[in-house]
This record gives sequence, structure tokens and C-alpha cells, in this order.
Amino acid sequence: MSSKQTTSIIIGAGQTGRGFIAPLLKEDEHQIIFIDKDKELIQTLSNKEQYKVRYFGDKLLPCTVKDYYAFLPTEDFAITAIAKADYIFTAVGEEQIKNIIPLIRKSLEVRKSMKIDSPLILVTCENGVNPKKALIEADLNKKMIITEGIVFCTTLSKNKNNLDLYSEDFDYIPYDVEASGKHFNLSGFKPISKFKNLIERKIFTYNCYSACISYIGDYIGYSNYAEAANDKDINKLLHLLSKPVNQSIATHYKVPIKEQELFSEQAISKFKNKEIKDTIARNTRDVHRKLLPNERLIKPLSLMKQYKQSTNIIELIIAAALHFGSMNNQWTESIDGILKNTCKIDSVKEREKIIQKYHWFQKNLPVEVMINEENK
Ligand SMILES: NC(=O)c1ccc[n+]([C@@H]2O[C@H](COP(=O)([O-])OP(=O)(O)OC[C@H]3O[C@@H](n4cnc5c(N)ncnc54)[C@H](O)[C@@H]3O)[C@@H](O)[C@H]2O)c1
Ligand SMILES: O=P(O)(O)OC[C@@H](O)[C@@H](O)[C@H](O)[C@H](O)CO
Repeated sequence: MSSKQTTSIIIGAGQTGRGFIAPLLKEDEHQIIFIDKDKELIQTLSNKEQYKVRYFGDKLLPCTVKDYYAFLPTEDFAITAIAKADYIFTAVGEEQIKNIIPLIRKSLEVRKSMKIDSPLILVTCENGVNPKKALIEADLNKKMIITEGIVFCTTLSKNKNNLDLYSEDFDYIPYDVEASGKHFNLSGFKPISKFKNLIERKIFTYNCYSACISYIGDYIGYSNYAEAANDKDINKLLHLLSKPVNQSIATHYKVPIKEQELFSEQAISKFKNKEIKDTIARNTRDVHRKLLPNERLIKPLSLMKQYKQSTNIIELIIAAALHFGSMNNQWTESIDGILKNTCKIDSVKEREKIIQKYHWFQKNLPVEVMINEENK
């Protein structure tokens, strides 16, 4: 296909795949092949032959990504390309990982028939505490190296019809070196030991705050994410939320409190940065996923309980997420049913506490009043 040294497949040619992972892979070394289930996107990528990634604040020169191929997962070219590849990076969303298994299985069979002995390396680049789980359960780790990366970088596309994107200037993806069993010889990828701790801290700090900003921001009426993050009441909430988040995370993951506080401050200052034109809509997406027990809201709640921290504010954010789901017709069950069956909160008393706050949102109570209630 090409004379470049390394063939790298990016499954998921959306914001992160196209705008963050592709520019990280050095153009002169990597033959990039995008695989995406969106037919229109694949057609546009193939027709336009190149696109630009600009950087928030416009202080850096844009990067042009070109000389790539783009296929649908159903095309034979996709199977052959994966069969011959060195690396696969996924950026499809954690819940979509299970759907790429048949494609990878077929490709591994073809790889075997081609007698390619070198190991195929897959790095998930998804938000979530265990994105590789479905791949391991499908036993794919016996035939390839599977590891996880963390995406700290925000990358946004304007709309579906425009390939160009805006991204933060982030030059690496931390990856789990223990799971991969080796250091990759890849610039842009940084080996991390005790990776599970870092990915969990990231989801329970950064993404927990992002849920606070976006679900409360949506309730107040914001559509611009940074504007919501700078709102006076949301700031107060972030301040109140960060205390139990930092205490419980520092204790649970055995990191110095100062280190966790710095991590937390970095998250808040990123989200308040008005140069990053993020939207409330992108951050509120998939509310059901965000309410799962191992996710950004329920897991911090259980850590706070475990380490005897105040749970008032996180309960309020959970209530805001439930309210968002109701307003957007996301539930077929009662709120109690969601708390019991999706969030897996067994205690009736605890569910009642959250439902009471959910009613505050249903009654349109001002956020300031809710904060005062919580601080009584
Ligand atoms: N965009 C960001 O700023 C950002 C930041 C941190 C983490 N992430 C994470 O990166 C991942 C991707 O997010 P995104 O923002 O790029 O989403 P996105 O919706 O922009 O892109 C996802 C792409 O994956 C494709 N896709 C979905 N299922 C597929 C499948 N089964 N086979 C092939 N293609 C499939 C979609 O068609 C889409 O083009 C998510 O896990 C997200 O949480 C994104
Ligand atoms: O991508 P999601 O839907 O899991 O979460 C939305 C945001 O919280 C997320 O994309 C953050 O902006 C990103 O993880 C940077 O911290």
C-alpha cells in the first residue's frame, strides 16, 4: 500500500481519531488508515484527500493531515489493512468497542493466513475506566497486544460536513505499559505504570467536573461550555465538589493530596478556558452511560461514602443528570428505577435523597437556592 515504515489504523475517524490521534502519528513514518462506520464521513475523507487541524487560540500553525486512506468496516480493504497493520488505535466511544470485535477477528484470521508473525498492537483511546474489557472478554488478547491510552485533549469538529477541526495542543497519549508488556517505539505515546489509577483518577476528576458543568449548565440554559464553567453558581459547585473528590481520590489511590489538588485545578482551569469552544451538548451526550456504577458520577459518590466525605454536591449533580435525561426523553423507567437498575444504588434511603434533589430541578428551583439548601 505504501513505503512508510508503520501502518497505523484509526478506528473512529471522529473528533479524537481524526483531530488528535492522526496528527500525533508522524506523517513521514505512518501510513494512516481511517475506518469508520459513517458512510458519509468515509466518502468525504476519501474525496477531499486532506483536512486541517487548528489549535485553540490560533497561536500554533494548523496541521494538515493527508495521504491517508479511509474505509468502511464492511469493506474487504478494511479487513486486509488491519491484517497487515502494526497498530490499531480506537476512538469510537467505550460502548462501541464490542461492535468492532467481528472486524478485528476476521482481520486476525487473514493476518494468520498471510503468516505475519509480528504482534498487532491495539490501543484504546476512549473515556472510561475499562475500555479494553470487551476485547479481553472476547479473548482477542491471546492473538494481539491490547492496551489502553488516556485522552486528556479536547478536540472538536464544527459540524458533520466539515472535516476540519480545532484541538488543544496536546502532544502525547499516556498508555498502560504494564498491559502492553513493552514500550512502543512511538513518539506521541508515553508509557505509564500503575495506569489504572491514572485513568480512574482522570474519569472521576476531569469527567466528574465536566458532568457538573454540563448538566447544571444545561439546566441554567448555557450552550457554551466554558461560559457555563465560569458561571458564579457553577464555580461555587465545582469548589464544593472538589473537596470531597480530592480527599477521597487522594486516599483511595494513595496519591499525595497536593498532587490530586493540582490535578483537580488543572481540570477546572482547562474547562474555564474560553479559547476552547466546547459545547454543553457534546459534554451531556450519552447520559445513561455517564450514570453507570463505574462512571464519573456514581463511582465518586461511592468513594466519598467510603472515605466519609460529604456527598451532598455529587448527589445534586446526579439529580441534574437525571433531570437532563427526563427532559430529553432518555428514560423508559421511573427515576427510582434508573437509580436502582442503572446506577446500582441499592439503598432506598440514598435513592430517596437523590430523588428529592431531582424534584428541585423538576420544580425549576434556582441553582443558588439549591446550593444554600445543601450548605445549611
Ligand atoms: N472529543 C474529545 O474532546 C474527547 C476528549 C476526551 C476523550 N474523548 C473520547 O474519545 C472517544 C471518541 O470521541 P469523539 O469525541 O471523537 O467522538 P465522535 O463521535 O466525534 O467520533 C466517534 C467516531 O466513531 C465512529 N464509530 C462509532 N462506532 C463505530 C464502530 N463500531 N465502527 C467504526 N466506527 C465507529 C463514529 O461514526 C464517529 O465518527 C470517546 O471515547 C470519547 O469519550 C473525546
Ligand atoms: O467524551 P465523554 O462523552 O465520555 O465525556 C464528555 C467530556 O467529559 C469529555 O470528552 C472531556 O471533555 C474529556 O475527557 C477531556 O477531559
